Amino acid sequence: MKIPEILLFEVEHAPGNLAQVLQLVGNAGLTVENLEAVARTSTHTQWELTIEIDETAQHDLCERIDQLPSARMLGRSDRVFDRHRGGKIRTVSKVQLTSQQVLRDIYTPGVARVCLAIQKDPVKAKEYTNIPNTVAVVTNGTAILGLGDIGAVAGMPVMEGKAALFDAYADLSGVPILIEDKDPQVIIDTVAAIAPSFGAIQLEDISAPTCFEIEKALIEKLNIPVLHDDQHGTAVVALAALITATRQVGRDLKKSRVGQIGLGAAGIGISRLLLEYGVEGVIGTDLNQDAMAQLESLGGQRASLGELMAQADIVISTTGVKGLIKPEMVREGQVILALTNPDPEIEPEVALQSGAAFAADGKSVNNVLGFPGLFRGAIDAGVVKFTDAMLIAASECLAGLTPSGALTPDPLDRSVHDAVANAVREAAEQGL
Ligand SMILES: NC(=O)c1ccc[n+]([C@@H]2O[C@H](COP(=O)([O-])OP(=O)(O)OC[C@H]3O[C@@H](n4cnc5c(N)ncnc54)[C@H](O)[C@@H]3O)[C@@H](O)[C@H]2O)c1
Ligand SMILES: O=C(O)C[C@H](O)C(=O)O
Ligand SMILES: [Mg+2]
Repeated sequence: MKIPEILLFEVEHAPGNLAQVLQLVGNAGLTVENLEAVARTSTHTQWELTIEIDETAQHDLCERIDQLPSARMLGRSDRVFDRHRGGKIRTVSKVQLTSQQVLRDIYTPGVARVCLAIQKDPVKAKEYTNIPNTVAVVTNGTAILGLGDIGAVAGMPVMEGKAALFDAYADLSGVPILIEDKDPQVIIDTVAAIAPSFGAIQLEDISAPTCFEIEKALIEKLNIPVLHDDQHGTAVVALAALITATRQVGRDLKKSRVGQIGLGAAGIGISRLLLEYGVEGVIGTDLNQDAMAQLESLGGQRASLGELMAQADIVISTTGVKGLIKPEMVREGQVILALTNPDPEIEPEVALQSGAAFAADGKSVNNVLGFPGLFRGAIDAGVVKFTDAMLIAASECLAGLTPSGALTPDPLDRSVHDAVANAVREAAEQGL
């Protein structure tokens, strides 16, 4: 993984002084990602220089800059950590507290009348609170990205990230809920107890097999939509990418042989949706025999890693194991989705060089394209459950919006999320 490191230094005004610093960067074999003047005095300019370095690489650039007669280092930092300092989200008021009157209306005494109105008619909570637009992002930290069981608090940066995306792409308030417990019953009971605060529940980064039990129990127990993002959000985007890839190479997805490496939450979520969509040949492998039995119970078949790589037209990996797929394992013309984050089972460039027709990693085929619109659509439709038809509608919508040559649309394009939300709402309203 590359780290964006920011170097802050000042350079005396004189032609060539900044060039000397840039020469040092070049000599160190590093590339400049960004260079910005952040302050200027009569004698000096302060520069913020961003370089990309390998996670494990060392450099003595700062010492070298300091040794230049015309430059002085002022600081260095990691841009990613800078963006997380203080957290990424907060709750903000929609109301401007501009007078005593506003204070009395939105707080005591006015608020009491609204409380009593809701007590009398609980449906009014939908109208007079933000509950319908608030989504719990629940984790117990057992499968944080591909980092494994690192605990719920360590997973908070991911949960805050999901909440930031809910805000940006679906106008929903995501509230991280960290439960430091692996007992599925504790999670079920905790979420059920706090569910009245929310319009929907997103389960996140909870490992298999407990994620299946937790999701099933909460769907049965609650009258709001519950969705395990790693299963179904991922499945929606993976299916979209496969619809696109097979269309572009003129192959029939339903007749293709799909091989899945890793049958945990994401893997099983993907197999389930592919089989539901009508893909006939899903084969899968996992270190865990129970996971393979679960694939068989859905209608797939087990295979060894070697068999899978030899037979599959499409390979999807969700193992959490960086570099698991070796270049020599890739067959000519295969479509490879190596979805493990933060580092994939095979880098897409390497897979393409090894003969793959299409290759993508978990940054581009990512559930960010699915979950905001899925939740917005379900909430807007007022349904209490996600159906496969809603998931498939989201996949088809994403595939329809994908520009030619790409596997997925641009996640930064808000209109993509709005379109997914509409497609999901329509499918829900048709009772599909
Ligand atoms: N791109 C995305 O949008 C997206 C979404 C969800 C998950 N993921 C990634 O998928 C990975 C798995 O997440 P999860 O929630 O399914 O975790 P999980 O713990 O539920 O499942 C991982 C599965 O991989 C299996 N596995 C591990 N090593 C293996 C190997 N060498 N060969 C075969 N199987 C192996 C495990 O036995 C387990 O069944 C993570 O790295 C995560 O980042 C990506
Ligand atoms: O968080 C992501 O980037 C995608 C996914 O939910 C994951 O667990 O990897
Ligand atoms: Mg996740």
